[in-house]
Amino acid sequence: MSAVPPVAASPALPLDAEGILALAARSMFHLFSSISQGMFLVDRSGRIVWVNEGYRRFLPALGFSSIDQFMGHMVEDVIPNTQMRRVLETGEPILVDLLNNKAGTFVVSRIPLRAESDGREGQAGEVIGAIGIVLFDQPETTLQPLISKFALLQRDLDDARRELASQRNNPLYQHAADGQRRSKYTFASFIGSSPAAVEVKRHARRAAQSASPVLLLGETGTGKELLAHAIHASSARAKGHFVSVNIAAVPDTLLEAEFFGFAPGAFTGADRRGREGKFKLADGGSLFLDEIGDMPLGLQAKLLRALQEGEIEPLGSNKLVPFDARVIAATSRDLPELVRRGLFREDLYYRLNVLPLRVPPLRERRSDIPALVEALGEDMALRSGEAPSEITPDALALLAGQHWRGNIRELRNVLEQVTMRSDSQRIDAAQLERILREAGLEQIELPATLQSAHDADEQAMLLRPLAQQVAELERKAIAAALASTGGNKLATSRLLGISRATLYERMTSQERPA
Ligand SMILES: Nc1ncnc2c1ncn2[C@@H]1O[C@H](COP(=O)(O)OP(=O)(O)OP(=O)(O)O)[C@@H](O)[C@H]1O
Repeated sequence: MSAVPPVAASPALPLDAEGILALAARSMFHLFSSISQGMFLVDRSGRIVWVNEGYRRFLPALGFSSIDQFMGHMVEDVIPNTQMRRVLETGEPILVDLLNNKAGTFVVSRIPLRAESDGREGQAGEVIGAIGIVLFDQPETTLQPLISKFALLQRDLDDARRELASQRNNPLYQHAADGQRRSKYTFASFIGSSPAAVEVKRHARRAAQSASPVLLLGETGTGKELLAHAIHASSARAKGHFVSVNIAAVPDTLLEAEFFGFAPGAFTGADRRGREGKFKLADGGSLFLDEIGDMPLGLQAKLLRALQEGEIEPLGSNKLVPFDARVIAATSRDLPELVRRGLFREDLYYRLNVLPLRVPPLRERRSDIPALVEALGEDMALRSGEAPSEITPDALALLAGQHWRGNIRELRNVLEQVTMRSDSQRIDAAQLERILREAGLEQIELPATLQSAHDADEQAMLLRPLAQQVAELERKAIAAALASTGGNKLATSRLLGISRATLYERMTSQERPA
């Protein structure tokens, strides 16, 4: 069959229902044939018996130079990964599916064809063939918003499942609300052994031991929230709640109630019983204020007062309530600049800036990329239930050369996309390059090897304030000397050519958080 019989150019519509039905079926067939990207038919044995014009343009990508090489062949011999055979065998349609093969990724539909009445084709209802429809080619562009949304929802669902599972294994599960407020990460979750990663973890561990506010500064997706969890988890408050507020995500008008809570009937529409705010919920634990740079000025004054006094006033209560929470704030914005522009209170800035920690962007620690790729890949595999993909060394080098404006979150997104769109377990540079190009990622340089990524990290470490670098070198030298003398202070001071008093003095100053 080379073409489907054309719809009869009937001068008048048939009056009988069966005729209308037949006409509708033919019109639908023609409609699909013209609006879809391509269509073909197979007979009951799975042999291709018809293709429309649209489908012909996929033939070169499938490896055929002429229609004869395609037509008349068994469908699985000419369309890799097709599921048409399943449709023929089960008689069940597959209305929407993703098909991946060497020609690309397609959204497809497969519909069985059944004999209408006993006749030459077969018994009534018997499957006599199937239609394959390519609804969209390049779904990555046409369906991108849908795919991104799906990926986001899937991730949220996975997070919720994981949290639930960990609560079930947790003796604290009987307090469901408590379970949600435990920290999810420890320092071990912060992957990275580059000098910059080691340095930020060291500072963060120190900060965890202190009771002062911590300020995490860094670009989006660098792991500020992860570090906040880790700081809480290794602090003396680890048994308390970890409560977080994303200031940018809460409308300004609701922030005060969110922070400080409200008294019963405090305002129209308020819960009759009143509600505790996040400060109170974090009592005895840590309060993570994410995106602190987005806090409205009016509330900044109230936050400052709360931090200074250790008391909050729930809305409409006229009562001061003491609280005891350690504040960990984070922002990707330039706080000193916001202070200069009068958008952030200077006094609040100094109050929060007691233990500032700069979380390095991924491009300053590119040598961490292989370890991150492995950890993220394992996590993704755990969630999807599939084996983790293998990333070839040239693909890794390509990843190490990107700008990564969205840092680890962006890296994860790229890995998810490439895994989702690859048929094989092995991801190479060519596959990756396509995704990176589509994502509009800017390439800074292409390290020939991962060794050059290490060199670049070391170079980035040299471009920090000198005092910081000298202090670090001193700390390393003292640690090495102490290790080699088995902790003997006198021998250590001799080895380093300093007095014992100086050694003690340096060791104490290094104990203080940076
Ligand atoms: N060093 C790391 N090791 C492993 N995963 C990381 C690391 N840093 C960040 N991630 C992961 O990257 C994602 C983004 O991290 P996180 O939310 O902590 O970043 P952020 O700096 O708080 O971002 P934002 O400023 O946009 O809120 C999370 O899924 C986190 O688990």
